Amino acid sequence: MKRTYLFIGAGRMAAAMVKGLKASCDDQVTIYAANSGNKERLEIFCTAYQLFPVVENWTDYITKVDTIVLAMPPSQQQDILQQLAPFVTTQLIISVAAGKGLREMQKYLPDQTAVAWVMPNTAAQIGQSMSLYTTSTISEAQKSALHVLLESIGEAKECSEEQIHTLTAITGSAPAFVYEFAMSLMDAAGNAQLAEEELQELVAQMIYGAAMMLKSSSSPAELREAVTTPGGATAAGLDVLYAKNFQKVIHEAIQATSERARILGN
Ligand SMILES: NC(=O)C1=CN([C@@H]2O[C@H](COP(=O)(O)OP(=O)(O)OC[C@H]3O[C@@H](n4cnc5c(N)ncnc54)[C@H](OP(=O)(O)O)[C@@H]3O)[C@@H](O)[C@H]2O)C=CC1
Ligand SMILES: O=C(O)[C@@H]1CCC=N1
Repeated sequence: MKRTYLFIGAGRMAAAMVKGLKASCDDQVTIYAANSGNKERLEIFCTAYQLFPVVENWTDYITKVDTIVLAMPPSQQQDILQQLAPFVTTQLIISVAAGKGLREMQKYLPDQTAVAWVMPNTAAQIGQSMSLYTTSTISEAQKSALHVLLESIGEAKECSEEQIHTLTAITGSAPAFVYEFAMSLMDAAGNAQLAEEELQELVAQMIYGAAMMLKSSSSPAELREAVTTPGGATAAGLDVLYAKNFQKVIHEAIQATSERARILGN
C-alpha cells in the first residue's frame, strides 16, 4: 500500500524517521519535507533522502498526504497547528514534540482530527528507538500508517498521555545521560594509554553487552549482583556510588528533565 507523509521540521528526528521509512518501504512511500525556511539546509536534507520536489510552501502539500509529522521544536508547534487547521480533512497528525500531548494538539485542530503523540529517541537513526505513543480515535488505515513509521525506527509501546509525560525523561532524554556516563568512563580510563577510538569501542561494547543482558529476563539487581564478587573489586566502586547517593542524583536529573518537558508543553 502506498504511503504519503509530510514532515514539517527537517532536523535530527525527522532525518531518523525519514531514513527509517525509506529503508522499510522505499518504493511504497512518498515523503515531502519542509523546514523553517532555510532553503540550503532543506535541499541538503531532501537530496540525502531523495525527497523531491523540495517543498517551498508546506501548506500546498497537506491535501497530497495521508500523514503529517510535526518534527519542529515544541515552541513552534502551536503556530504550525494554527496554520494547518484550515486545511486538515482526513490526515493523521503525528507530533514528536516533547511535552506536547494530544490535548495540546487538539486545542488547535478541528474536532475529530486524528492525532498521535510519539516520543522517540535518537537511536531511531539506527532503527533502535524505544518510542512511546498514544493516539486519539484513529482509523485502521491511520493506525497502519503510524505503525509503519514506528516500526521503521525501532520498538514502540502504546502508553497513556500521562505516562508519556512521565517517561519522556526516561526513554527520550536519558540516552544523553548514558552518553555522559560513557564520557565519564572514558575520561576515568585516561591512563590506560588507549586511543580515544579504542576506548570508545570498548566502552560501547560494554554498554551494549550490559543492555543485551538487561533485555534478557534478569532484573538489574540480579545482574548487578552477578558482577559484584563479595568483597571484590566492583563492591568497592558501588560503595562510592552509594555513599554519593547515585540514585538520588539520577532521580533529581529525571525530575528536572520532566519538569522542563512539561514547561515546553505549555
Ligand atoms: N532530539 C531528540 O532526542 C528528540 C527530539 N524530540 C522532539 O523532536 C522535535 C525536533 O527535535 P530535533 O529534530 O532534535 O530538532 P532539530 O533542531 O534537529 O530540528 C528542528 C527542525 O524544525 C524546523 N523548524 C523550526 N521551526 C520551524 C517552523 N516554524 N516551521 C517549520 N519547521 C521548523 C527546523 O528548521 P531549519 O532546518 O530551518 O532550522 C529544523 O528542521 C522537537 O519537538 C523535540 O522535542 C523528541 C524525542 C527525542
Ligand atoms: O531535549 C529535548 O527536549 C528532547 C526531548 C527528548 C529528547 N530530546
